[in-house]
Amino acid sequence: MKLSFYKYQGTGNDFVLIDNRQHIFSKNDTKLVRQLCDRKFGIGADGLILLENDDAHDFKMVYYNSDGNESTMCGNGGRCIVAFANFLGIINRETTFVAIDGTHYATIEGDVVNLQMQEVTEIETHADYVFLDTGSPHHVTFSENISQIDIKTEGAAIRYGAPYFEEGANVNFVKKLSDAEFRVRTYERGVEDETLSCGTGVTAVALAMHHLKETASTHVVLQVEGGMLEVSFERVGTSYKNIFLKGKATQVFKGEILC
Ligand SMILES: N[C@H](CCC[C@H](N)C(=O)O)C(=O)O
Repeated sequence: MKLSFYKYQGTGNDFVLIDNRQHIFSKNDTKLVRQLCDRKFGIGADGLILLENDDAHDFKMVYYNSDGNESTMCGNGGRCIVAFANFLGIINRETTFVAIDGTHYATIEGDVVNLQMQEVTEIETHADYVFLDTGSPHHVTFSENISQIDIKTEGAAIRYGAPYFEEGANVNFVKKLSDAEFRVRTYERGVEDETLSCGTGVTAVALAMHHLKETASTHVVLQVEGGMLEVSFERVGTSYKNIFLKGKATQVFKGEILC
């Protein structure tokens, strides 16, 4: 079978996107998703995203990690599917779509997508890390030697260790650059390696830094391996609302693959 796909990337987090409005893709085929994401035997990507019709929203997003399993929300993937929907002519400059963690409002201007993330009402503060869920689960910890860390080894140890074990969490290492700017490197669950950026991850870092009073700003810049992302938010009581993840999302190529 010939499968048409588009390749997108959002600050280096890269995805295979498929227009699945006609339900052409076999959604439970873990082996196929893994094969398509394989960087040697397939297209190569951190994840695969299906765009589908939805009765009550402009479209529906279904997200799979490169291990082939459907997973929780992908912030950079959310930015890429908004750019894809705009490219397909499904939306113009703004949209409301539905994903596994609920509905998301977003705007697009040129190649910059501003994506609203789910509200965050709980942040667990521990001695040397913070845990919160921004649509996906995130462990956030400081690292002074962030350039030298062996992310794959150190990230995997945390991701598979207590209290996460098999279900796991994404692991973000942070270094403060200035009052409202931080550098982030992320080990992603389901990719089981470092990715060049993680959208729900930088969102978690921005909120964690504000929660820990490392910044007083409600607009934070995150420098990631694949570029720069911005996160803005409002603190309402002990919750975070009106959270937006902003950055570039671009189409790299269109292709067909035999599978
Ligand atoms: N690997 C994540 C999902 C993708 C998150 C990341 N790509 C993003 O941009 O938020 C997980 O299984 O929790």
